[in-house]
Amino acid sequence: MNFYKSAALALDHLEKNQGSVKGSLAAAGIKSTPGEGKRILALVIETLKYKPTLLQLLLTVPLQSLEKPTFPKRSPRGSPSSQSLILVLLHDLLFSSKRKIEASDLWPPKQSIVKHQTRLKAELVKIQIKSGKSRITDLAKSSNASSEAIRYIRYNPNSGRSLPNLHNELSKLGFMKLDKPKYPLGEKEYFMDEHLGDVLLCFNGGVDWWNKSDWYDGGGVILQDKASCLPAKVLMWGWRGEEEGECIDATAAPGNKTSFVSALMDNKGKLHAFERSPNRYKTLTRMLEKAHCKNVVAQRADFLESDPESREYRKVTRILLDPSCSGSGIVNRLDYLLEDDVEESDSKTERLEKLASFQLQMILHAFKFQSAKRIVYSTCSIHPEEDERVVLSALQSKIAKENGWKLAPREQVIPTWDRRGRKEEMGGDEDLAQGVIRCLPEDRTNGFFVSCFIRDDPSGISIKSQISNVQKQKREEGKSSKNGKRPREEVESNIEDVTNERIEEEVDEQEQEQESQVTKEKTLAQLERNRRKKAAQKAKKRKVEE
Ligand SMILES: C[S@@+](CC[C@H](N)C(=O)[O-])C[C@H]1O[C@@H](n2cnc3c(N)ncnc32)[C@H](O)[C@@H]1O
Repeated sequence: MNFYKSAALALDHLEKNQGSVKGSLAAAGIKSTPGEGKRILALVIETLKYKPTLLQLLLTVPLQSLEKPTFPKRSPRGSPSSQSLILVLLHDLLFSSKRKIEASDLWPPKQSIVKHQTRLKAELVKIQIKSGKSRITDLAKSSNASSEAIRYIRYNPNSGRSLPNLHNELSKLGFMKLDKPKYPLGEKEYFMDEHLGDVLLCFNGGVDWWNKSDWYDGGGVILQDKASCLPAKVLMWGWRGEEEGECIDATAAPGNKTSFVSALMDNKGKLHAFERSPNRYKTLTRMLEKAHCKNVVAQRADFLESDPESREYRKVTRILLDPSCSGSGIVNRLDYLLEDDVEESDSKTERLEKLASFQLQMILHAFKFQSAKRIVYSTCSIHPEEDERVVLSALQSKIAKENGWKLAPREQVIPTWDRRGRKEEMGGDEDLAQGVIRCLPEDRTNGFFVSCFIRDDPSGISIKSQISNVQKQKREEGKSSKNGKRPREEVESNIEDVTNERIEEEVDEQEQEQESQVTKEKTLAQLERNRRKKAAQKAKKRKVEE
């Protein structure tokens, strides 16, 4: 197939299904040699970068209606849409290094476009001047920078400043608060986000008022993408306050989600934050200080090495897991997507497999925390290998079944968010797919994935594993009683829930049974010894008599 048609088909597929560019090529059934494959991928990525400008250009030079016979409204089956074909051809004519369409001059689509090239180039210059760009290549941008892009700012109540004061400050700066969303937003307009309306402010992508404001320097506002705010919101759904327990952020740096969870906890109680990397740990502590987080206990440590049965985490009821991922959802990293996609497919698959296996390991570790009843798993990846498939594997694990973990229903996971998981990646289960969230650039966010595991009551833990927990606790207690550090009374006062008490009783019974068994065995041994002694005495007496 013609190189441009293949790229246009991949664009169509991307538009419809999202996912990776390479995946779209494969899904669109495009067969190519390795070299040609790379060329097609590069063209698709480059076209995506210039797409907002190209669409703007097509408003003034409507090629599709000017050249109807070549670019019909409905394309024949198996052919790309006219719009995608026009976009890839325009890209090469206007932005490629050779500034030309590399196809035969007799090919009708090329002829239909080249015939308008003078007008196209003149209109492009106008767009360039209007947008104040010095070079034509500066028109390439991430979708984040498009005129419809939104800059999200999260209000941070931990700072001690109030939201009404922030609105006042913005009003002084000439901003007008709108009652409902508007796209594109004017430079002096903003509105409160429809899903995170109590904290998230939405501005035009081009503004930067915070640069000159102590609201930013003083930690009163935090720059955070909307998608990245969702995991904390889902985690803290229905939080009843300190009485409910403590939380963990297992993979905390740089700390945006940590500081949001901290704020949702009213900066009270305890939030344990783990970060494995020494450098990122430093960033985390700086960030937490700036965000005035007083309830976070940060540690430079590997979450996988934490002991889920330790007393330190006994009160942890909610855990946030936002582990390292491929980052394929970060929209202002289209180049990254290109690099990622031109990797040899084997190494990419291998990399995703490794990431997915690490991600699964993190979830399974979190499942072991005794009092945990809500675990949020999120990634900034759009690959199902790191998203739905990891969630499904976690649900099918032995530990999930033993410990009663299931997926939270849609009602608990921002139900008003429309884009849900992919059913085909969730074993065809619609309810499971509805339980998770996907975010895409069309939603004016980064690509993102959020899921939430729950269990009604940790007493759902299998009796066997609870018995082993209590036995372990008793062994610890025995050890520390000897060194006088943790008397039995202290341990007992910490056994809070009824189930634990029941299990403890069960363990006591077992131990008593074992003890009485020992006593019984002791008695039998004594009887046996006595019997043998008497028999020996009798034998000796008989010998003497003989
Ligand atoms: C995607 S980032 C987390 C971003 C963070 N949640 C935020 O919103 O600011 C993943 C972080 O987890 C850390 N990490 C990865 N594996 C870890 C582990 N086993 N224990 C603790 N931290 C880990 C990485 O060093 C990285 O800083």
